[in-house]
Amino acid sequence: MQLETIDFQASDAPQRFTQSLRDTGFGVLKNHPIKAETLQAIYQHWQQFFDGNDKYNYRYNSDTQDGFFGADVAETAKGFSQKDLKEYYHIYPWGQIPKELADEILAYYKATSDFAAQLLSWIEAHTPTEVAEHFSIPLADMIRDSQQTLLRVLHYPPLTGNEPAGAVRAAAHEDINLITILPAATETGLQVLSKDNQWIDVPCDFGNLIINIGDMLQEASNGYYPSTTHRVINPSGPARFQSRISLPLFLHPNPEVVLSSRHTAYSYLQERLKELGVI
Ligand SMILES: O=C(O)CCC(=O)C(=O)O
Ligand SMILES: [Fe+2]
Repeated sequence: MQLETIDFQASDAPQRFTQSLRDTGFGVLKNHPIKAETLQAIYQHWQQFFDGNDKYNYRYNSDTQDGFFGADVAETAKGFSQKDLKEYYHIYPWGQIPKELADEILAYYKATSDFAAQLLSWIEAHTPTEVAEHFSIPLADMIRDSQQTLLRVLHYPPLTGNEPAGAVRAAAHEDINLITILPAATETGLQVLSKDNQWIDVPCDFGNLIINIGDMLQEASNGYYPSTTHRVINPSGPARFQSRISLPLFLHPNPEVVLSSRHTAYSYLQERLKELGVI
């Protein structure tokens, strides 16, 4: 398996993108409307935020999950015992956001959520009727004005050499949500697990957008679209001394959206968060 990079402006982009998602759970886009300069500025501003101490004034609210999560409270992926080597900040438009960073990050949140709706329409248009007829509402409508969509700003600090044995930047996992939009990070390391159980590097040219299927779209499509396992490996060589910043936007449906005969988005999320020990 290989992941090809698809030109968003090409006339056959919608088909090729959807086919890539179907085959691999991932699609990589270049030449898309999210500007590289915007990402560069966001990465730079949040690197400064993580490097400073102000972050401790924004510790996350445990009931609403917005705000700063330090390395001491970082996630442990399902089935793993070590915490990931990362700290992160959860942005929701209604949540706490440092004032000086708010306008820029909220503009990104809005533009990328709108772009995601367009991609969901592409996906729906290229989904076989026998699969799409089970969508309870159009995919793009599932996320419309959703208050659940989460923008996570992630900082993977440089390695110190004192990391617990077996700890990695992000252990193998699947995303819970409908789709994820993940701009190429500041450093390499993202890998996806192929159908034949090989770890494949995701093309990470700066400016690329990586889109992946989450468990909720797998559920809504009755497995037609796979929620593919991915991870972020620890760097070796000089890259060990570099931070890595990444910015996944997890598109979450409105809670009442029916995903399948088994689940609404709400019941699905509760089940998964309980499994992870978050609630
Ligand atoms: O940092 C990355 O490139 C991926 C992060 C990720 O997979 C996640 O936070 O779910
Ligand atoms: Fe992920």
